[in-house]
Amino acid sequence: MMKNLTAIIKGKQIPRGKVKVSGAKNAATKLLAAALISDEKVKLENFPTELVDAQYKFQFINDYGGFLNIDRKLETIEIESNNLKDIVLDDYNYHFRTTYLLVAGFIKKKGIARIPYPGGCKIGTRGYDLHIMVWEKMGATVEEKEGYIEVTAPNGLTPTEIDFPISTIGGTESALICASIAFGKTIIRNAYISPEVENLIDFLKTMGVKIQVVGNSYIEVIGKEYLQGSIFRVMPDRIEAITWIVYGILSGGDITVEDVPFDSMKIPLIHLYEAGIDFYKNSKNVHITPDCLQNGIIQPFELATGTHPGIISDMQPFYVLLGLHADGISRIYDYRYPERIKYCEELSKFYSEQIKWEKGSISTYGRHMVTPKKATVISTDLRGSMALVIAALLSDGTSIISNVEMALRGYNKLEEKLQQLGVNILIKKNKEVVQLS
Ligand SMILES: CC(=O)N[C@H]1[C@@H](OP(=O)(O)OP(=O)(O)OC[C@H]2O[C@@H](n3ccc(=O)[nH]c3=O)[C@H](O)[C@@H]2O)O[C@H](CO)[C@@H](O)[C@@H]1O
Ligand SMILES: C=C(OP(=O)(O)O)C(=O)O
Repeated sequence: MMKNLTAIIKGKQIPRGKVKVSGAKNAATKLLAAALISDEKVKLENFPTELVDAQYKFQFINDYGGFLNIDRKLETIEIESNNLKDIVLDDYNYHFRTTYLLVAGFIKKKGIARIPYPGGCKIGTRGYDLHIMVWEKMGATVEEKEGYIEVTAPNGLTPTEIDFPISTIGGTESALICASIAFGKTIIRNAYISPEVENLIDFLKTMGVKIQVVGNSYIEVIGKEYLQGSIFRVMPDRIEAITWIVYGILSGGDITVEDVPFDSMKIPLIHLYEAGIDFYKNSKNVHITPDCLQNGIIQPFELATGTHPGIISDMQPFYVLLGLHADGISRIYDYRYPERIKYCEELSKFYSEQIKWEKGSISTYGRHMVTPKKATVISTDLRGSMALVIAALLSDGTSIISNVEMALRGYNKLEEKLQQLGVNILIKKNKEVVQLS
């Protein structure tokens, strides 16, 4: 598995050409877990096969006897999971967040699930108590063992009513998938229905589950005993789309970003527009050139992250980058994950005095036409790591970013896509970098 990777990045390479947004990490990895509840073969299209998170999940499913046919070129995967095994693995070192979504498939096929503790980015406290609540409310017994969580329900899950005390994407997804295998009606209140959750709902429906969404936070699910196979397309990644758009603007390049899910990113785009960025678009693509800056500069701005349809916390670092290149002071508040600021210290190595941060808030002292200084930095989390990659690409020399596998958790075929834009980066094992220097 990809670990201890370092990127060596030469700055001031101007991107030109086309880049296609991949299937969304935060949809694909959930659909993959949900596919395990099907009684037949499932095919997922537009699947970001190279994502580190996807690969950990492939590995886990393989280790448990599931069958996967992965076509990296066509970006499709086929999953057959009727042979899942009831075994305890030697270790549960699979580093992804949504381990809890694997439970329903194992309960349905084996009556028992053993899953790794949820991993994911260290961006503050990330509880999993509400997942336990869902399993227990549906009649399962949960034991937190050394190294893994064991969920037992020999007779399957029973329908129930779930009231979430907070807006939780993961919790909502967990409840949806579990409810799909419980025969009868489950009600989910205060559900968080993000575009990726909608993608999951649409997928579950193709397998024969009846799901009704009323308003924007109430869901009724009628689970079914036999779930048919499905061919389903993963939605494009709105966070990746914002990332390319911001990179396009800051680099002064000429790029077309393809397969942009405009409908799921209206508010984030309005904020770009208000910062003075007016791009050319059609229904699927956006074209970015230096002419997109209405007054030749990025206007400073103030914004806060929140739940969809607002700017989600995962996009926060890219607005911070934008602020660093704006003409004046911008403020970005992250109320969703106030501790998602660790990367700022690393980013400040490129921008020295231009950035200040404290829990939940980041101020940027933007300078029009600033060229960041080359730097040697360490990734702290997925989106922060990608922000460092962009800063390095804009910088005045060669930068080194360690633990760049964090960025590769969320950016499918990153090196390849940059190459298509005429931008070369080198990704090596840490050891090899020492030998190079
Ligand atoms: C794989 C995926 O889709 N990850 C996204 C998801 O994470 P994730 O699904 O983990 O986020 P949730 O929406 O579930 O969590 C939101 C908040 O609820 C808390 N909570 C959640 C579950 C629980 O059992 N107990 C609990 O206390 C979390 O600690 C967090 O503070 O939404 C985050 C917030 O938009 C994004 O940054 C992540 O990219
Ligand atoms: C925080 C993120 O993901 P995860 O929940 O998988 O850690 C992210 O996608 O930015």
